[in-house]
Amino acid sequence: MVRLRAQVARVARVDAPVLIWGESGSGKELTAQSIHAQSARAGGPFVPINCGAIPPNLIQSELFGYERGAFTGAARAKAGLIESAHGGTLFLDEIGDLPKDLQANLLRFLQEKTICRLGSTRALRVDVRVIAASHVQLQRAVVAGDFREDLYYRLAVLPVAVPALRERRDDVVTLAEHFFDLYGEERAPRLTGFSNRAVAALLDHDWPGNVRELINRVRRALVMADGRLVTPQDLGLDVPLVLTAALDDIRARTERLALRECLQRSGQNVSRAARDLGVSRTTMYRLLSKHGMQP
Ligand SMILES: Nc1ncnc2c1ncn2[C@@H]1O[C@H](COP(=O)(O)OP(=O)(O)OP(=O)(O)O)[C@@H](O)[C@H]1O
Repeated sequence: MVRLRAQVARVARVDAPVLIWGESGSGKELTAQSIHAQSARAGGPFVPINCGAIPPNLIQSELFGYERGAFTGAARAKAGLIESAHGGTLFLDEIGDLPKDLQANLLRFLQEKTICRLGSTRALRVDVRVIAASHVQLQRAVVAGDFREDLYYRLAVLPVAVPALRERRDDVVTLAEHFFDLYGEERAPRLTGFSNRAVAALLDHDWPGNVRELINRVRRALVMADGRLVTPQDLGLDVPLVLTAALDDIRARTERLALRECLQRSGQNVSRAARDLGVSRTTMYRLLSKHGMQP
């Protein structure tokens, strides 16, 4: 994730197309938003389109817009999503789902920077930065003949990969605590945090749905929990078989050590120690009280 953030900062400085690859729910759209927000286009619109969610017969008019009378029912002219992203960033999610005829139209747009609304021959100049994303390896779709090779190379000027959550297990608990705080108002009144067994279950799970799955499980736990601590059952997760008291002991000992060291280094300043440990102040106080420690 540190490498990803550095990549985001770097690609934000230029205007070339970006291709983001990552599993479903891993944070592709968030990555695209960060690139936009750090770019010179930040003041312009960020227009996301899920190419897999728009019916194939509508996608042409949605993307490119249409003139009045272009087809039955087109009572008024309408700008397409590409036009509405003028001056900003167009985010094409699930680009692999784009039908082949539209792949050709998109390629033309990327080459010429102009579009023609349906029912019009007038070329409109549109200034848009394109970021595309896919949860499948597009190169394979190219080999299979489902995705145009020329479009692939146009889009993949700056490739960015978002790692799956199971490839960065160290982040799971931090993210879980973040969402615990973020959705705090949905929390059962007596709930204060995650049990050791819940933490072990979070670390043990493979997260096929990535961060989105984590959000859903934490929110479910916030509502379902009826004790003071979230249990694996509240998260809908199995208690890992390998869960031993020894592991809990090691974790507790490591936490105490880290807390003590960071407090010492920060001259007993809780905010600074929390920052050094990469946790919120709330989490810091919760950890201190869990271990019966005082700054
Ligand atoms: N590092 C993170 N910190 C906080 N929230 C995150 C992080 N990564 C992802 N999320 C959240 O997880 C959810 C899923 O992220 P996002 O929509 O960006 O994933 P995606 O890869 O685009 O998903 P899909 O493939 O289904 O379109 C969003 O609510 C997003 O805000």
